[in-house]
Amino acid sequence: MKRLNDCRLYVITGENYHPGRTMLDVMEQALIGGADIVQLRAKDTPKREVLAQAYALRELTQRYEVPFIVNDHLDIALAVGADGVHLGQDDLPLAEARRILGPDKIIGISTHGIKQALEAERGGADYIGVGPVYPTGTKPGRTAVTTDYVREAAERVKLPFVAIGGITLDNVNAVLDAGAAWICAVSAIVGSEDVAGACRSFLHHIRLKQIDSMISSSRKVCVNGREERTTARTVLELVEQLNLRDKRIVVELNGEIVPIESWVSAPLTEGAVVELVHFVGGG
Ligand SMILES: Cc1ncc(COP(=O)(O)OP(=O)(O)O)c(N)n1
Ligand SMILES: Cc1ncsc1CCOP(=O)(O)O
Ligand SMILES: [Mg+2]
Repeated sequence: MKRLNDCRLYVITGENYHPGRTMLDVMEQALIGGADIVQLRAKDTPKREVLAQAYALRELTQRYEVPFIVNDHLDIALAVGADGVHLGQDDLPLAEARRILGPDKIIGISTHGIKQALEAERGGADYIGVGPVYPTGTKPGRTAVTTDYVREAAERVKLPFVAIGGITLDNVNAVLDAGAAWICAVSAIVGSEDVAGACRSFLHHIRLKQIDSMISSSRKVCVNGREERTTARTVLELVEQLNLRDKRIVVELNGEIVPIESWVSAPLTEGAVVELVHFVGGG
């Protein structure tokens, strides 16, 4: 099962957005399109029906090996063996939910500001929701937190966080530029005529952004005469990336030998020249 840190596209059910198509068909299309975590959210549905939907979605997400989260209803999450629950600021408190669910289930907490985010982090949440980023008909009347809060979360929150609320293919780049690595959407995906295609398009934007950030956080160095780009920031990171940590090597950086105990703090700056010399044989 995927770790939350690797999740990129969170899709939540929204039956009002797809009259004539079943929730299961739509969510299967989302999974085919690459949704990597799924939530059942059915605010106005009788609880017994939510339970039945949860069993069905549990089975579907298991087939696609994707985590399954139930919104609001901890009892339903437990009953169907969901991977976790999502709770808002007015739902069951995090500490109670953790006590009931134990350490292994995923608990996600909605937050609308940095204070709530840090509190959820301290309280042992597994991820937080950051939103609504933009006004949205899915949660009418809620004040948008704007990309300012996404930016603040990216700077200060260590937990995985997912940006949610009014995110569409037209504004997703602004949310990614603000630092979100993980995007959640309801209407823009389940309301699309081509649900799988919408997921693929979201993922395309997310991947392009990931590549951009990798390039901008990498530097050009010259290793044993060959120019390459690396994300390593220190000699130690470079040696580890090249899988040479356990080899007997001497490292020369810009013409100076770097003692092994200094690898951790020797910076690889743009244009650094590195020589990695292997010892061969022994005395
Ligand atoms: C991923 C994610 N983020 C936020 C929410 C909203 O939860 P909540 O504030 O409890 O509102 P409702 O969804 O219950 O109306 C969510 N469900 N998922
Ligand atoms: C459940 C929820 N919580 C904050 S915004 C939101 C709705 C997200 O739906 P949409 O992607 O349609 O704006
Ligand atoms: Mg809720």
